[in-house]
Order: sequence, then structure tokens, then C-alpha cells
Amino acid sequence: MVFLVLSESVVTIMSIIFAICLWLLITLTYLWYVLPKQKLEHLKRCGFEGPIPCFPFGNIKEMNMKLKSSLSSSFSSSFESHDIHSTVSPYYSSWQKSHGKIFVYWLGTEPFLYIADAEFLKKISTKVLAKTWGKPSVFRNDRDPMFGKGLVMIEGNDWIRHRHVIAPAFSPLNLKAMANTIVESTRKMIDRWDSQINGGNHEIDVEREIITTAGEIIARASFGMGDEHGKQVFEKLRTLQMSLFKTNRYVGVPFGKFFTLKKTLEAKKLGEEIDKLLFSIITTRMNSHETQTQQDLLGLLLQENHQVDECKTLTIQEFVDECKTFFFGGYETTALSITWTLLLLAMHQDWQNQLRDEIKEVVGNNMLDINLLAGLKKMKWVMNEALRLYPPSPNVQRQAREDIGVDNLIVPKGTNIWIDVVALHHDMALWGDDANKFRPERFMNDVNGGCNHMMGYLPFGFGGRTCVGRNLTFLEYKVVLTLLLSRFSFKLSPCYHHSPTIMLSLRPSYGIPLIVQPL
Ligand code: HEM
Repeated sequence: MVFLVLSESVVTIMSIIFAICLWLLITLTYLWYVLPKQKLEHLKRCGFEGPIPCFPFGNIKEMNMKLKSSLSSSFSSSFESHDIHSTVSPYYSSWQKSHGKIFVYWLGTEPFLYIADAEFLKKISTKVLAKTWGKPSVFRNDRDPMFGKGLVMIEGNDWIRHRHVIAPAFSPLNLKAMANTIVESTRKMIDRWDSQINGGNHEIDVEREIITTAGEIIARASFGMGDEHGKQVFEKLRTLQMSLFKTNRYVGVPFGKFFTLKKTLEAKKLGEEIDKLLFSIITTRMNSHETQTQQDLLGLLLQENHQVDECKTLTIQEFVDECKTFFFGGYETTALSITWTLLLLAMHQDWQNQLRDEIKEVVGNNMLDINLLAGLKKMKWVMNEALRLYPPSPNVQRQAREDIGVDNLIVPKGTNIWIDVVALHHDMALWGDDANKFRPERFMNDVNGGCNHMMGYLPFGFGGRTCVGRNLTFLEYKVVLTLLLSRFSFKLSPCYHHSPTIMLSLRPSYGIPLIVQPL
């Protein structure tokens, strides 16, 4: 009898376990296979084709394979022509050959509409207001420790409110006060270089050096580093950045996070520690009169926040997220724009000399002044050309929050959109036969560099969501380059190996060692 009862309960438990397993199997098959297949068919009916995905990985395996073989072949490639698209995004350039400049590919079970067609981009962007664009939800979790609900990630009316508070802080007048911070940090770097050169070593990895200096500049310009908390935030932000570097390879793949669980947890913990420290910096500032005197971005935002206007008010947590956003949005991008420029100037000595002559003429022996910097016209052309050939933000992303009709096609609600900035910037149909050549003079009389389409040049994105920090970048770029070119000359080191790669930003794989000679 006891045996019978026992076996009955074992059977019941087994049936429950079986039912749960069956339910799990059906749910996962639906989510990982049936649903993506349905989306694929729907996208086809809407007019979009692309490489065939294999669920649940989508096209990720093919992308990784293509990247691996491109990296091994790029090891010996020459870089006279700066033709980098097929090296940094071999999968896109190969899919372009079979599917054109608009197609759908899959990161795991997430569809991405790839766009490298300027006219299509213009048409789609006229259909959607800045506040009604979404940002791909699939990146949200990964990016949360970096950006939280800062300007880069938020949408709708919250985005309008944040943008209203933040944009004025970046006006040229407000940024004037930050020029000294930039000069001080750059001088510290120059002193380091001087002592290394005096020790007989002229080879400097300018990428590593400039990234360090730009990190310090952006931290000081964002929330100040005068006290211990500020320094700790800076150190932790840099560690977080390193830790997040390699965590997004399985974006879109179900349970993809488990492939990099340790790093994801590390990032989450660091993110919480950073939040705590920034929270304390902000509340201390709010409770003291420092707000009025500190001219960093946080100080400027807190001053704006005093106005009793709900549409122009941020909470403390929102300030925390914006401080992180400034750091992650502005640190590497600006550093890389300067770094790639130094490489280009080391390759093109004629332009290096032209910029030095211009600095002598415009700045001379005067103190560096923001008004004088406006006169550095050739430097601006060089900057624009460096941002074209090596855009630090190699893509711009959106998500459709509603169906969008473009000509006879429909981009269905929920589709992620991936705009390939590198492809647009190197497209001969937009720029002419010399698209892959370094020719800063193309920007001499035309802010669009002679590109034959208004959407062909997008280093800072497009529409209402264009980069809010570009004025700060212009300032930093001009100050740092002026100080460096007035003090040193730059030549390519024989150790330099040209291998640009995309790891969130467009960066050199092996640093940029240059031979640096005091003038
Ligand atoms: C060379 C330097 C920089 C480059 C190439 C760059 C590039 C970009 C790009 C491509 C976007 C996306 C625009 C879009 O979605 O259409 C963006 C947005 C943004 N950038 Fe930058 N950026 C740079 C410097 C900075 C700096 C210095 C800061 C701040 C300190 C900053 C803060 C932001 C913020 C907050 C956004 C979000 C704007 C919004 O969605 O309303 N960026 N940037």
C-alpha cells in the first residue's frame, strides 16, 4: 500500500517536471525560433531581404568568421588609401555586394535594418520626430551601467526634458571656462613626453597617452576631480569601460549574457559604486554654495536646475546618469579623433607643417584663447577629414517605435536600425573617386566636404539627436593639437601596424606608436 502511494506521488512529480520541461521547450522554441521566423517573413513581406539567419544566433557566427579572416589578412595590408570599410566591417561590405545598401541582418533573434543609403536615410528621418525615435532595447541592459537613463538612451518627453537642460551647458560661452582644464591636463601629458624623450625614448604610443589625458579632461569638465570622490569616480569609470569592452559579443542571442556573466556582474557592481560616489558629489554640491562657483558641466546643470520649471528639472539620479553619459559619450570619441589625426599628420608631413604655420600665424606667442582658436581654419578641415576617414562613432542606431513607410517599403514597428557611418563616409558614389584619400581641402569651402548628399557625412549623428557635446570636442581638439604641434613633430614609427577595428568605437588594434621629436 505504502509502495503504491509512493509510486503515485513519484509519478505525479515526474509528470509535473515533464509538463514544466515541455512548457519550457515550447516557449523557448516559440521565442527563439518561431517568433523570429515570423518576423523574418513579415520583414520580407514589407520589402526587406538580407543574409539568411540561423536562429538563435542569427548572423553572428558568420560575422565573427568574416571578421576573423579579415583581421588575419589585414596584418599585411597597406594603408595608403584609408580604404577601411571591408577591414572593419567585412560582413557588411560582403552583404552589400549581394543585397545592396539596405538589408536586414540578425543579431541573435533581433532584426537590424542596415542602412548605408543616404537617400533612404533622408527619407526615413523626415518621417520620424527626434522624440519619437527609439534606441534599440536590446542594448539597454548592456549599456545601463554606462549611461543609465542619460540622454543617449532615453526617449520621448523625457528626452526633450533632458536635452532642454543639457544643451545650454555646451554653449561656446559656457565651454570657455573649460579651456584652462584642457590646457592643464595637456601640459601634464607634454611634461611626461618630455621626460620620456629626455631619457632617450622617442617612441610614444599616442593612443594610450591621449586616451588617458582625454579621460582626465572629460572627468574634470563633467563633475570635477578636485576631491577624493571625483578621483575615485574617474578610476572606476575607466575600469568599467575596460570591463564593458568585451561584453557585447552575443547581443540579441537568448541567454547571451551568460557567455560573459562574470564581466556583466562586475560591470553592474562597478556601476552601482560609481552611482553612489556621484550621488554623494551631487548632494554635497547641492547643499553648498559651490554650485555657483564650479564651472564644470555638473555645476552648469545644477545652476539651470534652480529654475522652478518642471520641463527643465532633473532628479539627482538623472544628474548621476548624465555625468556618466558625458564621460562615456565624450571621452574616447574625442580622444580617438585626436589620435587618428596625429596618425594622419604623421603620414602627411605637408599637412603637419601647414597646421604648424597656421598656429604660428593665428596664435603666435599669445595665450591660448577660445576666440583665437576660431581662426584655425585648416585645423578644422583636418579635423573634419579625420572624422570622415576614421569616424570614432562608426555607426548610429535607432529603433522604430511605429511602422514607418518609405516609398513602397514599410519598416515595421520594433525594427532596430543600424546606420553604417563608415560605409557612408567612404562611399565613392557620394564623395568621388578620391573618397579613400586624405584630402582636408575638400572641406575648404563646404562644411559637407563636397559630399553630394546631406546625409553622407554623419560623424556626430543626425537630426534632433545629433551629438550634444560637439562644441566641447571642437574646443578640446583644437587646444590639444595646438599645444602638441607647437612643441613636437611626429613621424610614423616602424612598429606601427595599421589595423583599425570596431570595439564600440573605431580604434587602432595595436595602438599608434609615433616617433616624437621636440621642435
Ligand atoms: C569626436 C567626438 C564625438 C563624436 C564622434 C560623437 C558622436 C556622437 C554620435 C554619433 C552620437 C549619436 C547621434 C545620433 O544618435 O544621431 C552622439 C550623441 C551624443 N553625444 Fe557625442 N560625440 C563626440 C563627443 C561627445 C562629447 C565630448 C560629449 C559630452 C561630453 C558627447 C555627448 C553625447 C550625448 C549626451 C549624446 C546623446 C544626444 C541625444 O541623444 O540627444 N559626445 N555623439
